[in-house]
Amino acid sequence: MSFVRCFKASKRPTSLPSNPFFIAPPHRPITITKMSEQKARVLIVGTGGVGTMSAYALQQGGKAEVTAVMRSNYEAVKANGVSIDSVQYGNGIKFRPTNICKAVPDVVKEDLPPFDFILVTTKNIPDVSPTVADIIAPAVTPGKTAIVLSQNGINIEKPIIPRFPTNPIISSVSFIGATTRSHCDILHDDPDDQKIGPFSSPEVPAQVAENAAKRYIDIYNPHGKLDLIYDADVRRCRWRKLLYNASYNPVSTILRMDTPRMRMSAHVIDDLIRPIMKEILAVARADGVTDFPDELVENVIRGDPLDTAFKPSMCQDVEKGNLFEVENIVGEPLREGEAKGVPMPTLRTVYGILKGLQLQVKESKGLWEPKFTADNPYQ
Ligand SMILES: CC(C)(CO)[C@@H](O)C(=O)[O-]
Repeated sequence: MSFVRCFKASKRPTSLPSNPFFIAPPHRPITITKMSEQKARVLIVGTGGVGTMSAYALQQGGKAEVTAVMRSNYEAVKANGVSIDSVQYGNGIKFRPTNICKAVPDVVKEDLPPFDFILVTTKNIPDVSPTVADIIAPAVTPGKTAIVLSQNGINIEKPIIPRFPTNPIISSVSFIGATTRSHCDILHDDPDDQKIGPFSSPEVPAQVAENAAKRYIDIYNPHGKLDLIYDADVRRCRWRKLLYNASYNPVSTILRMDTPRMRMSAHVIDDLIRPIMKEILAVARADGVTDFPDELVENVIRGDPLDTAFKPSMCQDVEKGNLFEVENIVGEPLREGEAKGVPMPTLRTVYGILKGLQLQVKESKGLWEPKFTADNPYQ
């Protein structure tokens, strides 16, 4: 991976090119089929922009039988499918996953064949239950199902490994730009670009995990047209992406600013973005990543194109009134750094502000009642 490569390849203009390899997806019956021939059975949990585009790619590739969990939009997708405007596949696509269901299927109770893969693209919000592990548990067959975590941040695998000790756990670090524009309407405006590799899990032989990661790449990208790369150094890959996510995501969330506007203010870059990136670089180095050069920070600062109003996912979430991913993007790197003796004053400040913002969202959703806990010293 080149360090000078822009973090985001480009934000495409809204007039999208026609797609040279688009094939209209078949509209099949909406049922959970119990048998598939040689196709890998893939369950997708989380059908926002990223999950929908993954479902589309997997189904198009012809090597996967896709089941998508659709909660709020089940009826609408069943009736009309999802509309997609895609920088890679073309505009005006109507898409239905092969199988859709309203809840994560229970493979034992429903007597379903095991899933080969569960792709998780939900927001990772371990500070609110149910957690990712709780959500996917009914669909996981021990020793069989590989769990693909396509989520930002570090240590996302930590709660998953002990819960599913015999299942391969795979990391997908995704750079796709895909958002839900409105109900059942997806804008895919930056190409599908993923780095995929196995998390190390003590009870899963390394070769089994590696094979699972490589098979996932094969079924997702059988024709080699997407930029899916096997990268065994998952930790390094995740620190690399965190340079951007731990800095631009929280600062844009606090300021409600897009990345070009943040760069137009030298204060925002000099006092917030660059100090956080340098703190993350220092933790990554303390964590054993030795080959990130100092210039990487300046490259990541300038990586986004300037002709957009792009706001990172965390800011988009908070603007929709949704819970956002504080812990794995900010809390975990902060704890890792402080435990290793790396000073992280800027990230610590930003973490405090985000925790307050998250509490506001929790209160608005009835998930937090404003009262003192017994251990609170400020009563
Ligand atoms: C930066 C990004 C768009 C890359 O896909 C995503 O990680 C985000 O917004 O958090």
